[in-house]
Amino acid sequence: MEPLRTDEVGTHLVSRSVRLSAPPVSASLAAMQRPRALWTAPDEPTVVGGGVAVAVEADGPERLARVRRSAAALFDGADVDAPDAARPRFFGGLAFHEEATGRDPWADFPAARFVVPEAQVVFDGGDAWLTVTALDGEADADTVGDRLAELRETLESLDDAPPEGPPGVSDRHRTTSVEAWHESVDAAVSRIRAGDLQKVVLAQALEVELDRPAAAPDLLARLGGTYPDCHRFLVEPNGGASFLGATPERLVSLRGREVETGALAGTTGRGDTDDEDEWLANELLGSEKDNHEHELVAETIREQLAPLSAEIRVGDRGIRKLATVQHLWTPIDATLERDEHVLSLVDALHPTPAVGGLPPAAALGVIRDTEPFDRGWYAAPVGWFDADGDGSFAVALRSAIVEETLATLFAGVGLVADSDPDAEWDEVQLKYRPVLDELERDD
Ligand SMILES: C=C(O[C@@H]1C=C(C(=O)O)C=C[C@H]1O)C(=O)O
Repeated sequence: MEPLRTDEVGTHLVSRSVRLSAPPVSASLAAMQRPRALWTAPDEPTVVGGGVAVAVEADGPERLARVRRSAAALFDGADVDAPDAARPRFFGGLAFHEEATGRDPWADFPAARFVVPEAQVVFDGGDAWLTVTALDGEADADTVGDRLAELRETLESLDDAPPEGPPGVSDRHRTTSVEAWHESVDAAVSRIRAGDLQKVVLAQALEVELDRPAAAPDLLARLGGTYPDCHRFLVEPNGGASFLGATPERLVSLRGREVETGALAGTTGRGDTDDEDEWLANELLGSEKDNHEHELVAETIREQLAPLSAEIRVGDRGIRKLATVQHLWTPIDATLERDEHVLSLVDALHPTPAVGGLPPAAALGVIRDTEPFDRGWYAAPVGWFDADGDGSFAVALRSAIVEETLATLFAGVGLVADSDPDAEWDEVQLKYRPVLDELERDD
């Protein structure tokens, strides 16, 4: 189906839901038609999607406002018969930059794309709900009901199978050599010292040739085992690519007027022993450089939320421990002054200085001029929103785009005046680990 590109959406959604005896999540995802979607976040229902009831795409500086208008027109007058948990949602995300370049491996990823899946399965506690959605020009409540019954039978007969092991890596290629990295970091640090900007996040990409095609549901299931507290996501455009990851960074969630976000910046490794781990955590908590890098993120998020908020609550700075790294983390919550759509908050916050820099325009200029590859949807918002404008978005880090036997991994680091190229290089390698560990075989 051609995505809708105009604001003149003349059709509406027809949606029906049924309760399921909960099928296994990974098998449900594997059973879905492409394009598939997965969203798993701490304290939120897991959602699996498959197929397209409707897709909305947009590019340029107004891309989020345009997506929002098209979605509102589709939800307006929608024929939805679903309990709250099963309500239809748009899933998708954005490119890091406002315009899509069309360069590989991102050729099929527009600057913004959101899809209401034809089939959506929500896992909420012990319950599961299947929702089937179509456009009213293409289906009516009866045909949607027939499809619901058919899919229910398929899902309820799925067996739970352990995920397949890593596909194995036969070759790898870096977009950035050690020498080029040194040059780029030195140049960025000189500009920061000269006062042109305060912080910039530079990234690298790693192309990995696999021994066999990697199945996204298996990769995500294994990532869930190692990174249970992270947001796991899968988005697929038209074509054969899958963009997935297990990210520790929530961009923003909105429920009613309650906002949850946070600052995550400043990184160190994990220790081999408890003592070494604690020592590393204390070094990070006491590091002037990392605290400065972190403070720029926390303060910018607070400033971006201030005009929209009746109250902002900034929690205590602490350590967020993941299997491979630990980060400085500050929880930030807010209560909005008036009703807002989550896409407006995404627009206000992206890119935070955790993935862009400060001031944002200068940092984006350095990123565009320096990085020899296209970030695509890496480090950009991925998530979902509903008819009320509630929703939840993560920053697509610790991620890769996978197609057949090629996976491209992305990782970046925040640079400030006293950043050291070698230490930052090592940090990039650590940030590849979550996805790379699921691709490499131990033998
Ligand atoms: C840019 C990435 O991570 C971001 C940068 C961090 C840092 O520089 O310390 C820490 C967490 C993230 O905000 C990445 O994982 O690719």
